[in-house]
Amino acid sequence: MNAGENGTPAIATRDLRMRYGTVDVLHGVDLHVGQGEVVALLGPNGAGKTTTIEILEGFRRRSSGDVRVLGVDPDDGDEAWRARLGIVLQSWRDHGRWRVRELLDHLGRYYAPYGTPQRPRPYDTDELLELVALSDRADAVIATLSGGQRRRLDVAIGLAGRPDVLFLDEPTVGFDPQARREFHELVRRLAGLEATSILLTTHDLDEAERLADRIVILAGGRIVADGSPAALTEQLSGKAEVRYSKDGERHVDAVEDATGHVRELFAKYGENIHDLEIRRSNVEDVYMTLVQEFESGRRTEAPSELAEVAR
Ligand SMILES: Nc1ncnc2c1ncn2[C@@H]1O[C@H](COP(=O)(O)OP(=O)(O)OP(=O)(O)O)[C@@H](O)[C@H]1O
Repeated sequence: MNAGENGTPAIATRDLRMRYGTVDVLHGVDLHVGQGEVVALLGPNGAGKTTTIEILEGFRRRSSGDVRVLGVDPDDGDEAWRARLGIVLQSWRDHGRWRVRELLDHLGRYYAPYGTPQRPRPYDTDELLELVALSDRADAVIATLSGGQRRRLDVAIGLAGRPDVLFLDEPTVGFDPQARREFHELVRRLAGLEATSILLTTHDLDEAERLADRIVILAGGRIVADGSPAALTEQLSGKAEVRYSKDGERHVDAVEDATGHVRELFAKYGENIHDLEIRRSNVEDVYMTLVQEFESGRRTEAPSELAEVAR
């Protein structure tokens, strides 16, 4: 069965739990990635992002819950299933003496038996090199590539089998701004061109906003927010902080309508208002607050406005 082509979600987990020894790391994660969707998994260090991805890739056995990737339980995934996944790890430093084209040709051969008329495998090496902008480095020895080129090769390696699902673990760490922008374009192109479903982890909120159709925030072993960047931004950055001094005292008011509030302040206190500042909280501020609250145990459930976004 070619699950990705008949409406089955690329990734679906229900009540996914993971316990290392006596420590619960995932407390019931319901994650859904549709075909051709780009989803960014965000969360602080130790939130369980890599654990989740490793379970989905079939590298780690979960403690409990239901998991399907391309309709298959990763614990039972065979070679044919594995050939439909692309994996880009945090850093891969092998094969330094190989040449770029040589390595991609070599890895591609593994996928050949798993091609279908709709999805020929492997990717044609020249096309792949062009896609990741490495055509002019095709004959270079891998050890001589720059950091950004090396990372693009990592992505090409993940794509060699023309995967239905691509996992990217912190793909742009160490990129300069230009390389980062090019990489974002590449990911968007892939999702559009090849209907590849992409699950990526990142610590960079800006990157998640730019790249993802949906952002999923993991904290305290649970999904605490799940929605499109636009929906999250709208829900999370509604309030503004109005800061001012009055009679020598500093005030900070969190309000929805900053302009109206300032108008009222001046109407009431006139020239007694000094040092006025208005600051609209952005997604990053709210993300930080949310994560800190979960980590300190002050909050155990997603706030209602985020639960709504998740729907
Ligand atoms: N093999 C293991 N044995 C015991 N504990 C583990 C193991 N692997 C991970 N952990 C713990 O599980 C928790 C989640 O780790 P994980 O690597 O999944 O988080 P992460 O969100 O990917 O973090 P980072 O952003 O730092 O990569 C951490 O507390 C980590 O110490």
